[in-house]
Amino acid sequence: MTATKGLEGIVATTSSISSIVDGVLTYRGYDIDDLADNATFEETAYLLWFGSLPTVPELEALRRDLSSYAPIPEQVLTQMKLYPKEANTMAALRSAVSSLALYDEAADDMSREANQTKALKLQAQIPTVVAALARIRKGLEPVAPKEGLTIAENFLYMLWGEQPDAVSVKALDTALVLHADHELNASTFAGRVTVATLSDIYSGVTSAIGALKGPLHGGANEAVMKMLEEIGSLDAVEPYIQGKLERREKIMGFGHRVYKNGDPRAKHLMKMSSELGTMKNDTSLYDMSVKVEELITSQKGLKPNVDFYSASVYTQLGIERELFTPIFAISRTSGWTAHILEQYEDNRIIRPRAEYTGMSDMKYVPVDER
Ligand SMILES: CC(=O)SCCNC(=O)CCNC(=O)[C@H](O)C(C)(C)COP(=O)(O)OP(=O)(O)OC[C@H]1O[C@@H](n2cnc3c(N)ncnc32)[C@H](O)[C@@H]1OP(=O)(O)O
Ligand SMILES: O=C([O-])CC(=O)C(=O)O
Repeated sequence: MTATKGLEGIVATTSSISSIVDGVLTYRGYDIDDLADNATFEETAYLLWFGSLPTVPELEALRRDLSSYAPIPEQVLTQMKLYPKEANTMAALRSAVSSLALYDEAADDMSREANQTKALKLQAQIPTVVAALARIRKGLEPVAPKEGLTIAENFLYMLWGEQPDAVSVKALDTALVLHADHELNASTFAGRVTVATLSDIYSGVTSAIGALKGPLHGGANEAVMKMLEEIGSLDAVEPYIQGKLERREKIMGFGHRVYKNGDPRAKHLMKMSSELGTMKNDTSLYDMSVKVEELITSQKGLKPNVDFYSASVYTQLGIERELFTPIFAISRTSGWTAHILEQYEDNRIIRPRAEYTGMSDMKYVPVDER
């Protein structure tokens, strides 16, 4: 038995949700470019869960359901207020999502219908949790979700405590579409592994949140912003990046396990970053990002991934860095839950093997003789 480090190139499951072939990403057969330009996040989530784009009545019913599920149990809100204010937001989100299961009587109901309802509930409640965590951290009271708003609109409304502007809502909605699913990425795999033991959907999403938190995965968007903050100005980009390369440090937001010629989502976020900068009469973050990209692409041959330009997009929307990965989680909940439902439909426990590299033929020696 020979191990393949990082399972690179290993095909671990079949799936009809999203695919990456020759650098082209599709959700249920629809090119991500088409969806990013035309679809809303709710349409995209419906597509991932049910396999086709919704009709008008189907979309209206989904929006009604998401709206009605958006409030979170008072007990979870109370717990969240007791979390340390300086706690990592993804760690807090992981705890809160785990707690949501305790207040759902159907948490262990494994019927298809109950699991689909829980998928919608998680999609509706995670934005409420993230917005509440953000406000609690700042010593502010959480704002309750408002009926009739889209996920993007409601999230910004709960975050800011006022009706968000149309430009911000549209930008966030497109970012949610772009992050919704991505084949067998690490967090989705973690979620599928968890539920393949026939554990519940909350456990699967909690596992996925834990995996997304890491800087080699979703946590990279926060790491990118930290790097841009450290660089500080356009003039400082070159010496900063050269220093990192000389020290053989990784540049966050670059490289990808599957895409070797560029991530198709990055160009959309790059364009949004440029447009937001122009609109706000301050393209400094965008200009710095472009300079970083030029240097890394020419010297390392690495292209930006989805996390690179999302950092400047969110910052220009006025969203704090600590919320970048939780926003990724808000979007990816649609993909995670679609994959979890798919796993339940045709389940087999996921249990690979390890190539043993430890000692052998050891004999027990009593403790006082060692
Ligand atoms: C939503 C997402 O999860 S997108 C990914 C987000 N993560 C990041 O942006 C973190 C930075 N990027 C990385 O760490 C990696 O590119 C990953 C984790 C995305 C992919 O990892 P792998 O598929 O294992 O790529 P691997 O590490 O084998 O990279 C191949 C080579 O490129 C180098 N490399 C890859 N990414 C980077 C980077 N961002 N900066 C510098 N060098 C890099 C590696 O060091 C390696 O070099 P070597 O062959 O000399 O050792
Ligand atoms: O697929 C991956 O390995 C990481 C990624 O880009 C994502 O999850 O969106």
